Amino acid sequence: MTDSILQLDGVAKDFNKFRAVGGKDGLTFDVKRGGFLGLIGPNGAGKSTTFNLISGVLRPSMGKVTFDGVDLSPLNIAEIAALGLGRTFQTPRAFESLNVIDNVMVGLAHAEESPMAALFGRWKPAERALTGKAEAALERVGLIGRRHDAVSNLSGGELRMLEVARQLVRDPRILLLDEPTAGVDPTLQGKLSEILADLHADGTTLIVVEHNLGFLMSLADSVVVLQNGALLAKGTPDDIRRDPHVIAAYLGADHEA
Ligand SMILES: Nc1ncnc2c1ncn2[C@@H]1O[C@H](COP(=O)(O)OP(=O)(O)OP(=O)(O)O)[C@@H](O)[C@H]1O
Repeated sequence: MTDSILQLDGVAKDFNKFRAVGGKDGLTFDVKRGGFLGLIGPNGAGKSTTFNLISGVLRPSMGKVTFDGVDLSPLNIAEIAALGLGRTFQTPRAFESLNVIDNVMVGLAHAEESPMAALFGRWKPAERALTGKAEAALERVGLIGRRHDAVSNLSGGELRMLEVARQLVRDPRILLLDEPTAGVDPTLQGKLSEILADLHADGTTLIVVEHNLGFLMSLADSVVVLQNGALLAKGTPDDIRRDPHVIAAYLGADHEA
C-alpha cells in the first residue's frame, strides 16, 4: 500500500480549444492516504473541473487519474463511486419528490439491498438498518429534526448539509466537497468543521474546494493552488500563506487566510 491514494498524472481538460485544466504539461499532483487536501484558486481556476475529472463526470483530454492503484480512465461515475469515492457539487442537488431522510437513503437502498431481497421479505429488517444509518448521518449534520420535511423547505445551507449526509452514509474512502460552507450559517459551519475533523481523524481522505480560506486552512494538512488551470503551488497551509507567487496571484498583500 502506497502513501498516496489518488494521483493525477499530466491531466488536462480542453473545452473545444480552451484548456480549462492542465496548463501546458497537464496537472500532476497526488493526495496522501488519509490526508486533508485543500484545493484553492481564483474563480475559474479549474477547481470544479478537476473534481469532475477525478469523479468521472468528465473524461480527461490528456493524462490519467489513479485511485488506490486503479486507473479510472475506463470507469464511469457509478463505478468510480463504487470504489469508495464520494463527492458533493458546487450547486447542491436533491430529489425534490423525496423527503429529507429518503434523500439520504436513496443511495444506500441500491448499494445494500436488491429487489430480489425485497421480494423474499428481507427488505424490512434491511430498511430498518438503513433508516438507522440515515438518521445517524442526519443527526451528525444537524438535520435530524427535519427528517420528514420536504426538501423544498430546506435553506440553501441545509441542502448543502443534506448532500454531506448523503455521502456520509456511504462511508467513502475519499470524499470531495465543492465549496461546502457556501450559504451555510456559522452554527452549521461549526458542525461541518467538526465533521470534517472527525472524518480526517478516522482516516477518510478529504479534498475540499473552498473560498472560505479561514475555514479551510484550519483543517487542511496540505493545499494545492490552481491558477488558469495549472498548478501554482502546493504545500502546507503555512507554506501557502507565505508563498510569494500565491500572495501575488491570489491572496493579495493584505490577506487574512
Ligand atoms: N462545460 C464547460 N464548457 C466550457 N467551458 C467550461 C466548462 N466548464 C468549465 N468551463 C470553463 O473552465 C474554466 C474552469 O472552470 P471551473 O468551474 O472548473 O473553475 P473553478 O475554479 O471551479 O471556479 P469557481 O471558483 O468560480 O467555481 C472556466 O474558465 C470555465 O468557464
